[in-house]
Amino acid sequence: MELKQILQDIYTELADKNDKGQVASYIPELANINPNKFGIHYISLEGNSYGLGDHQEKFSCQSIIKVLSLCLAIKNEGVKIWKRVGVEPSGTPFNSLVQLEYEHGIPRNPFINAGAIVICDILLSQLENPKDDFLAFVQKLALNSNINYNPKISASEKAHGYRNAALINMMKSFDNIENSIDDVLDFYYDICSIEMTCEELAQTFLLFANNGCIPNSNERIITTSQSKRINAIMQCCGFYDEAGEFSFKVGLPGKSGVGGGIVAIHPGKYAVAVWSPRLNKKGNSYKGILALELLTTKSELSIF
Ligand SMILES: NC(=O)CC[C@H](N)C(=O)O
Repeated sequence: MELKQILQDIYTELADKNDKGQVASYIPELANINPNKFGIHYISLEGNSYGLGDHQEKFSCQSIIKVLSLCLAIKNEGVKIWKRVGVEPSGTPFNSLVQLEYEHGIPRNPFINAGAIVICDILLSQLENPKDDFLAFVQKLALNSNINYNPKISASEKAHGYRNAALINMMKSFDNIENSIDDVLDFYYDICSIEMTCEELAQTFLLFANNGCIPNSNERIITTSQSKRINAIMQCCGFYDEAGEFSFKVGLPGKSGVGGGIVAIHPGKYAVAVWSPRLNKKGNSYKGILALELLTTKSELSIF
């Protein structure tokens, strides 16, 4: 069946589906979103691009952006970063504190909050103007200058970020944070607040399907090996304590965010992004996972 038709079928099938999820409300500004939004966008390396529903409406990327901050840190500093953060699945919620003390302030992976905060610390030390430089990097990958921070969302998260403050203080006590705690957290909240549409996300993530090169401009951003490793981390750690389930159901490397977005990649073939704000208990989009499970099942295009 044609991809376009498959997307249409998924859209129709999920429209009537009772959504059991809840919109994230621990960041108050995120709770203002219409919970019934739903969009999906697929782009292949051959240039086929199809989307449906609210696929051209911007939403809060949240943890999805952690793939791009990791990408920039790896590009600038290579393997050195692995002294400060691991690559193992955590099996714990994204904001868990428990493991961090046992493991002496070295986060399990760069996609749980603690790990992403360490990556922000690394970027603060690397970049001259972290906020401008990071946004410019994202815009370059997206081939689109109409991508921005949302200051309302970052301020809202900052005002309620007790757990992230606890995580970074714990890591500082283990000497795994170099910069000031406030500077690192501000940068972390800023990058999480970046907004993109499903179409923009799929376009941006195509580089991970293309061995580290932006497909349209053919500009190499990271090496093939670095791209492989980022995909491996998405596969094992992209969904916190639901990473195994996502692999089992969808069979693609991917990354979720509490804004309700998920992006997934088929190396050598395509990138797809989906958005539905109601989250399951693990903090991942309920309908988003269903949509991707249907996509790889109906198209038989998964990596397994
Ligand atoms: N899973 C997520 O998307 C979490 C990101 C969010 N900014 C937080 O720190 O809690």
